[in-house]
Amino acid sequence: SQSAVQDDPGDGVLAELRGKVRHISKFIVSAFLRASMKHILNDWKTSAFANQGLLFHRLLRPSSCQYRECEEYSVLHHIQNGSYGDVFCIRDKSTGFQCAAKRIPLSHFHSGEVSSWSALNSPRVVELFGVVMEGPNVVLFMELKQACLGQLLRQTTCLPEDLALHYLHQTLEALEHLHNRKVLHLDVKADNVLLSADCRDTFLCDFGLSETLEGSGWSSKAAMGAAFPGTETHMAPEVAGGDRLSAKADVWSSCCMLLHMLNGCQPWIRCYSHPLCVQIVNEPPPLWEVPSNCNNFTAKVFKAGLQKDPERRASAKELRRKTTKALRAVGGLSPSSIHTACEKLLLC
Ligand SMILES: Oc1ccc(F)cc1Nc1nc(-c2ccncc2)cs1
Repeated sequence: SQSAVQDDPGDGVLAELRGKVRHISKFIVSAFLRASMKHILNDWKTSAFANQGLLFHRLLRPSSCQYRECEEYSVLHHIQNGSYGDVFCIRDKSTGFQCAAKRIPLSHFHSGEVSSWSALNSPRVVELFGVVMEGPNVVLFMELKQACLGQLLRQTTCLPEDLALHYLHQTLEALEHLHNRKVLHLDVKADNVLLSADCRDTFLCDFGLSETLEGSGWSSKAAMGAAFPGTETHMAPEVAGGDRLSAKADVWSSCCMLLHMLNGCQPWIRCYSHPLCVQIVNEPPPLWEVPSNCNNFTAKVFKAGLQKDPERRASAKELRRKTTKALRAVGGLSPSSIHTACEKLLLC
């Protein structure tokens, strides 16, 4: 068992075995979740006050098949609002283990959040620890991170170009992982990019609006235009216009996040008022928002990622390669940029 492997200080063989066991068990859980999520949800809808669920972190300990607030876990503090639900820091009462939890009213929960997320296994995507039905809510548990990029941007005016490109590069790695598995995030923004304690690594989270692509590469659902619940300032023209969605929608949003990091404010709002979707559909791409002093290779990233026609827009993989060149052109990530970020977040 994993604990036996862990007790033994272990040579390479045991450590490798543990990694393989973990990978296989994640695959099994993911397959089980995808196959059974709809059945579990239907069952939950009929038994609204059951406390069914799945926990797959060994430090989240149910007692007599129950995992409830105030009983098996306690809420420590509110973190922020996620998509469709508030996010809290919680502590397991029997192990003391802390993680993040998002409570979603069943009426707002869609199984795509769990089935998309459970299919992922990337160091750039935050890990899902479980999903539990609690009264009229669904509670999702995930690893706790020290802060999120949105918080950093609220604490400072804007980010240095090298740090902004570094965070974009890691976000594009996460999007490549998702898109290779036919998963669209559809809410890429600074509030959904979490940071490690040293501010060097990022983790994509919040799959509340995610969708899984059909074989054609297009989403089965057309975007709902202004009714689409994503973040309007980061909405791709095809999303704002209610057209078919593809992975390229996430690429547009990632460039809006780069504008947010470099300008310290979200795109469009300095020139237009809500609803922005009309402007996003009819106006040229917001290249006028690109800082005039940014590197020429960074300008190339924006030009490739903010193409209004999704067919002409770069893929996550192509944009990541352009971002690598831009990062190199600005001299790479400087340690002082990381340190300043940590100071702003009081993490060091
Ligand atoms: O979709 C979820 C499912 C389960 C969760 F526990 C959280 C989220 N969503 C978010 N979590 C955060 C966050 C988490 C931890 N630290 C800082 C921010 C920001 S949005």
